[in-house]
Amino acid sequence: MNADQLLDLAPVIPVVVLDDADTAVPLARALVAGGLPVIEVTLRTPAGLAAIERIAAEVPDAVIGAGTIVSPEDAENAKKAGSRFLVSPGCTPALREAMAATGLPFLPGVSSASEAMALLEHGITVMKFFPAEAAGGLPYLKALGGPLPQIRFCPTGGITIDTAPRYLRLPNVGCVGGSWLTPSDALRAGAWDKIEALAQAAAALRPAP
Ligand SMILES: O=C(O)C(=O)C[C@H](O)[C@H](O)COP(=O)(O)O
Repeated sequence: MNADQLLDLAPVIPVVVLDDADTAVPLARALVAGGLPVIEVTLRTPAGLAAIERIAAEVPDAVIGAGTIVSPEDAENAKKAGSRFLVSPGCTPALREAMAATGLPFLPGVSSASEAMALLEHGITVMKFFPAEAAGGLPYLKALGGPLPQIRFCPTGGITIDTAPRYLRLPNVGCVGGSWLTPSDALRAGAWDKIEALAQAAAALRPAP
């Protein structure tokens, strides 16, 4: 699987922040059951790596990846834990090289034309647009598509079930990311049925190819 194909697996990538690795497996099962197999667990919390390991081992239908990759060590640790893709909020030359060295598909974060062009110089054409809403949202992405139509984005940051469809209609958007699928109160309460329903609504935004 390459990064382009990753964007085509589902219309929405749930971005998950987990405080307790014990919730990882039931959560991933709920998302997969709802129709969202691609899951990004962030490394923002100490439980992140263990959560990725558990999902990789116990939920074979999930395509598990790691988010908040901000250092070369994060990229290596995420691969060792079983991640099948990597996502970073921004990118530097060192981080780009480290993510590429894992051999995994990765979505480096950008929020400007210059950042996107710096990655293009290295043959990277699939990126995360972050923080999507704060960095200019839909009009900004639409404008980037004029001079840089060869780039496909996964916009993430401030996107909701209501705004996602407009992003998904842009020709340079493959899928969107968001944390709205996994509200922290539902996670704490173990409300997997609620999370499955949120996933189902998101999966229906665009039929799987
Ligand atoms: O942790 C990371 O690596 C990030 O890049 C940030 C996340 O992608 C966004 O925080 C998700 O955005 P929301 O849907 O607005 O919550």
